[in-house]
Amino acid sequence: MKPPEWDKDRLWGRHQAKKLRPRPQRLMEELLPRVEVTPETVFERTQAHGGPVWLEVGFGGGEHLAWQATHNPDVLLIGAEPFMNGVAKLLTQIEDEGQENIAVRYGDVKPLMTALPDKSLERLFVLHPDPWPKKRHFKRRMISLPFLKEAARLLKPGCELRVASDIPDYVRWTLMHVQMHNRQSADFEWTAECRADWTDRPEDWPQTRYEAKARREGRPPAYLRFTRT
Ligand SMILES: C[S@@+](CC[C@H](N)C(=O)[O-])C[C@H]1O[C@@H](n2cnc3c(N)ncnc32)[C@H](O)[C@@H]1O
Repeated sequence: MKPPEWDKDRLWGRHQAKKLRPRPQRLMEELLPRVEVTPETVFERTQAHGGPVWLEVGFGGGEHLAWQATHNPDVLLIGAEPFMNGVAKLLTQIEDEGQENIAVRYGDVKPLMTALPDKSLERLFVLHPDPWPKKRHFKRRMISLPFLKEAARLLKPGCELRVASDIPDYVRWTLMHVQMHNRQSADFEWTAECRADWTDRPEDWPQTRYEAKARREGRPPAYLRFTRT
Protein backbone atom coordinates (compact mmCIF):
# COMPACT_ATOMS: atom_id res chain seq x y z
CA MET A 1 0.00 0.00 0.00
CA LYS A 2 1.34 3.41 -0.95
CA PRO A 3 1.54 5.60 2.18
CA PRO A 4 -0.51 8.78 2.04
CA GLU A 5 1.35 11.89 1.02
CA TRP A 6 2.56 14.04 3.86
CA ASP A 7 0.26 17.01 4.23
CA LYS A 8 3.09 19.48 3.95
CA ASP A 9 1.02 22.61 3.51
CA ARG A 10 -1.33 22.16 6.44
CA LEU A 11 -0.65 23.04 10.02
CA TRP A 12 -3.23 22.24 12.65
CA GLY A 13 -3.67 23.64 16.14
CA ARG A 14 -3.32 27.05 17.72
CA HIS A 15 -0.52 29.50 16.93
CA GLN A 16 -0.96 32.09 19.68
CA ALA A 17 -2.86 32.08 22.99
CA LYS A 18 -2.27 35.45 24.56
CA LYS A 19 -0.44 38.66 23.82
CA LEU A 20 3.22 38.49 24.76
CA ARG A 21 4.59 40.45 27.71
CA PRO A 22 7.39 42.94 26.96
CA ARG A 23 10.32 40.57 27.67
CA PRO A 24 9.13 37.66 25.50
CA GLN A 25 8.12 40.18 22.84
CA ARG A 26 11.65 41.63 22.87
CA LEU A 27 13.12 38.11 22.67
CA MET A 28 10.94 37.27 19.66
CA GLU A 29 12.27 40.39 17.94
CA GLU A 30 15.93 40.25 19.02
CA LEU A 31 16.91 36.69 20.02
CA LEU A 32 14.77 34.65 17.63
CA PRO A 33 16.51 35.97 14.47
CA ARG A 34 19.85 34.90 15.99
CA VAL A 35 18.80 31.32 16.80
CA GLU A 36 16.17 30.66 14.14
CA VAL A 37 16.52 27.98 11.46
CA THR A 38 14.28 27.66 8.43
CA PRO A 39 14.08 24.99 5.73
CA GLU A 40 16.38 27.27 3.69
CA THR A 41 19.07 27.60 6.39
CA VAL A 42 18.92 24.33 8.30
CA PHE A 43 21.38 22.45 6.09
CA GLU A 44 24.04 25.13 6.49
CA ARG A 45 23.42 25.34 10.25
CA THR A 46 23.91 21.59 10.76
CA GLN A 47 27.03 21.59 8.57
CA ALA A 48 28.50 24.50 10.53
CA HIS A 49 27.88 22.59 13.78
CA GLY A 50 29.63 19.46 12.50
CA GLY A 51 28.61 17.31 15.51
CA PRO A 52 25.49 15.33 16.46
CA VAL A 53 22.09 16.86 15.72
CA TRP A 54 18.87 16.07 17.61
CA LEU A 55 15.41 17.29 16.63
CA GLU A 56 12.39 17.83 18.88
CA VAL A 57 9.02 18.07 17.16
CA GLY A 58 6.51 20.36 18.93
CA PHE A 59 8.58 21.37 21.96
CA GLY A 60 5.68 23.20 23.68
CA GLY A 61 7.29 25.37 26.39
CA GLY A 62 10.75 24.01 25.55
CA GLU A 63 11.61 22.58 29.03
CA HIS A 64 12.76 19.23 27.62
CA LEU A 65 14.70 20.84 24.77
CA ALA A 66 16.50 23.29 27.08
CA TRP A 67 17.37 20.48 29.51
CA GLN A 68 18.80 18.30 26.74
CA ALA A 69 20.84 21.24 25.39
CA THR A 70 22.32 21.92 28.82
CA HIS A 71 23.15 18.27 29.46
CA ASN A 72 24.49 17.56 25.96
CA PRO A 73 26.64 20.57 25.07
CA ASP A 74 28.23 18.88 22.01
CA VAL A 75 24.81 18.26 20.44
CA LEU A 76 22.93 20.78 18.30
CA LEU A 77 19.33 20.69 19.51
CA ILE A 78 16.83 21.79 16.88
CA GLY A 79 13.32 22.42 18.17
CA ALA A 80 10.27 23.05 16.01
CA GLU A 81 7.14 24.74 17.33
CA PRO A 82 4.50 26.88 15.59
CA PHE A 83 2.93 28.14 18.85
CA MET A 84 4.30 31.64 19.48
CA ASN A 85 3.93 31.62 23.26
CA GLY A 86 5.90 28.34 23.43
CA VAL A 87 8.69 29.73 21.26
CA ALA A 88 8.85 32.85 23.46
CA LYS A 89 9.06 30.65 26.56
CA LEU A 90 12.00 28.70 25.14
CA LEU A 91 13.73 31.98 24.21
CA THR A 92 13.38 33.11 27.83
CA GLN A 93 15.16 29.93 28.97
CA ILE A 94 17.89 30.40 26.35
CA GLU A 95 18.49 33.94 27.56
CA ASP A 96 18.53 32.86 31.23
CA GLU A 97 20.71 29.78 30.78
CA GLY A 98 22.84 30.88 27.84
CA GLN A 99 22.78 27.67 25.78
CA GLU A 100 24.45 28.22 22.42
CA ASN A 101 23.52 24.82 20.99
CA ILE A 102 19.80 25.42 20.35
CA ALA A 103 18.28 26.25 16.97
CA VAL A 104 14.61 27.16 16.75
CA ARG A 105 12.26 26.45 13.90
CA TYR A 106 9.31 28.78 14.49
CA GLY A 107 6.68 26.94 12.43
CA ASP A 108 5.83 23.58 10.98
CA VAL A 109 8.46 20.88 11.41
CA LYS A 110 7.56 19.11 8.16
CA PRO A 111 9.30 21.38 5.62
CA LEU A 112 12.32 21.47 7.93
CA MET A 113 12.53 17.67 8.01
CA THR A 114 12.15 17.55 4.24
CA ALA A 115 15.11 19.94 3.92
CA LEU A 116 17.43 17.83 6.09
CA PRO A 117 19.74 15.34 4.37
CA ASP A 118 19.61 11.56 4.85
CA LYS A 119 21.10 10.25 8.11
CA SER A 120 21.51 13.73 9.53
CA LEU A 121 19.87 13.09 12.92
CA GLU A 122 21.03 11.10 15.91
CA ARG A 123 17.84 11.52 17.91
CA LEU A 124 14.28 12.52 17.19
CA PHE A 125 11.73 13.40 19.88
CA VAL A 126 7.94 13.60 19.57
CA LEU A 127 6.71 14.20 23.10
CA HIS A 128 2.99 14.29 23.76
CA PRO A 129 1.92 15.05 20.20
CA ASP A 130 -1.53 16.60 19.85
CA PRO A 131 -3.90 13.61 20.29
CA TRP A 132 -6.61 14.62 17.77
CA PRO A 133 -9.07 12.15 19.37
CA LYS A 134 -11.87 12.43 16.80
CA LYS A 135 -11.72 9.86 14.04
CA ARG A 136 -12.19 12.46 11.33
CA HIS A 137 -9.06 14.24 12.66
CA PHE A 138 -6.79 11.17 12.80
CA LYS A 139 -5.09 12.33 9.61
CA ARG A 140 -3.78 15.33 11.54
CA ARG A 141 -1.79 13.15 13.94
CA MET A 142 1.96 13.69 13.79
CA ILE A 143 2.78 9.99 14.01
CA SER A 144 1.82 8.67 10.60
CA LEU A 145 3.32 6.56 7.83
CA PRO A 146 4.73 9.59 5.99
CA PHE A 147 6.26 10.88 9.24
CA LEU A 148 7.87 7.50 9.99
CA LYS A 149 9.23 7.30 6.45
CA GLU A 150 10.89 10.70 6.93
CA ALA A 151 12.12 9.70 10.40
CA ALA A 152 13.68 6.52 8.95
CA ARG A 153 15.40 8.57 6.24
CA LEU A 154 16.78 11.10 8.70
CA LEU A 155 17.96 8.92 11.59
CA LYS A 156 21.38 7.34 11.49
CA PRO A 157 21.45 3.56 12.09
CA GLY A 158 21.55 2.75 15.81
CA CYS A 159 20.00 6.12 16.71
CA GLU A 160 16.72 6.71 18.45
CA LEU A 161 13.18 7.91 17.87
CA ARG A 162 11.47 8.76 21.18
CA VAL A 163 7.71 9.16 21.44
CA ALA A 164 5.78 9.91 24.63
CA SER A 165 2.03 9.95 25.08
CA ASP A 166 -0.39 9.78 27.98
CA ILE A 167 -3.26 8.80 25.67
CA PRO A 168 -3.57 4.98 25.47
CA ASP A 169 -5.14 5.19 22.02
CA TYR A 170 -2.18 7.28 20.76
CA VAL A 171 0.28 4.77 22.23
CA ARG A 172 -1.49 1.93 20.39
CA TRP A 173 -1.65 4.11 17.26
CA THR A 174 2.12 4.73 17.42
CA LEU A 175 2.98 1.05 17.89
CA MET A 176 0.59 0.06 15.13
CA HIS A 177 2.04 2.62 12.71
CA VAL A 178 5.59 1.54 13.46
CA GLN A 179 4.53 -2.05 12.77
CA MET A 180 2.83 -1.00 9.52
CA HIS A 181 5.94 0.96 8.49
CA ASN A 182 8.15 -2.03 9.30
CA ARG A 183 6.07 -4.25 7.02
CA GLN A 184 7.17 -2.02 4.13
CA SER A 185 10.70 -1.47 5.39
CA ALA A 186 11.99 -2.89 8.68
CA ASP A 187 13.56 0.34 9.92
CA PHE A 188 12.57 0.53 13.59
CA GLU A 189 12.99 -1.76 16.55
CA TRP A 190 10.97 -1.12 19.69
CA THR A 191 13.59 -1.60 22.40
CA ALA A 192 11.27 -2.43 25.35
CA GLU A 193 11.84 -5.85 26.89
CA CYS A 194 9.61 -5.52 29.93
CA ARG A 195 6.77 -3.26 31.10
CA ALA A 196 9.06 -0.95 33.09
CA ASP A 197 10.95 -0.13 29.88
CA TRP A 198 8.02 1.94 28.71
CA THR A 199 6.27 2.85 31.99
CA ASP A 200 9.29 4.24 33.89
CA ARG A 201 10.72 7.57 32.84
CA PRO A 202 14.40 7.22 31.87
CA GLU A 203 16.78 9.56 33.71
CA ASP A 204 17.76 11.38 30.55
CA TRP A 205 14.13 12.09 29.68
CA PRO A 206 13.00 15.11 31.71
CA GLN A 207 9.34 15.75 32.29
CA THR A 208 7.54 18.14 29.93
CA ARG A 209 4.71 20.45 30.92
CA TYR A 210 2.18 18.16 29.28
CA GLU A 211 3.57 15.16 31.10
CA ALA A 212 3.29 16.93 34.47
CA LYS A 213 -0.33 17.87 33.70
CA ALA A 214 -1.17 14.33 32.57
CA ARG A 215 0.31 12.84 35.74
CA ARG A 216 -1.64 15.30 37.92
CA GLU A 217 -4.78 14.21 36.11
CA GLY A 218 -4.01 10.49 36.64
CA ARG A 219 -2.76 9.65 33.15
CA PRO A 220 0.76 8.20 33.40
CA PRO A 221 2.55 8.38 30.06
CA ALA A 222 4.24 5.71 27.98
CA TYR A 223 7.86 6.32 26.98
CA LEU A 224 8.44 4.62 23.64
CA ARG A 225 11.93 4.21 22.26
CA PHE A 226 12.61 2.91 18.78
CA THR A 227 16.07 2.22 17.42
CA ARG A 228 16.75 2.88 13.75
CA THR A 229 18.00 -0.48 12.55
C1 LIG B 1 0.28 18.59 23.18
S1 LIG B 1 1.55 19.72 22.83
C2 LIG B 1 2.98 19.00 23.65
C3 LIG B 1 4.08 19.99 23.86
C4 LIG B 1 5.35 19.45 24.50
N1 LIG B 1 5.97 18.45 23.65
C5 LIG B 1 5.07 18.89 25.87
O1 LIG B 1 5.14 17.65 26.03
O2 LIG B 1 4.81 19.68 26.80
C6 LIG B 1 1.90 19.37 21.12
C7 LIG B 1 2.74 20.46 20.47
O3 LIG B 1 3.03 20.11 19.13
C8 LIG B 1 3.05 21.30 18.38
N2 LIG B 1 2.86 20.97 16.95
C9 LIG B 1 1.71 20.57 16.35
N3 LIG B 1 1.89 20.41 15.04
C10 LIG B 1 3.21 20.70 14.79
C11 LIG B 1 4.00 20.74 13.62
N4 LIG B 1 3.50 20.42 12.42
N5 LIG B 1 5.30 21.10 13.72
C12 LIG B 1 5.83 21.41 14.94
N6 LIG B 1 5.13 21.39 16.08
C13 LIG B 1 3.83 21.04 16.01
C14 LIG B 1 1.89 22.11 18.96
O4 LIG B 1 1.97 23.49 18.66
C15 LIG B 1 2.04 21.81 20.44
O5 LIG B 1 2.83 22.75 21.11
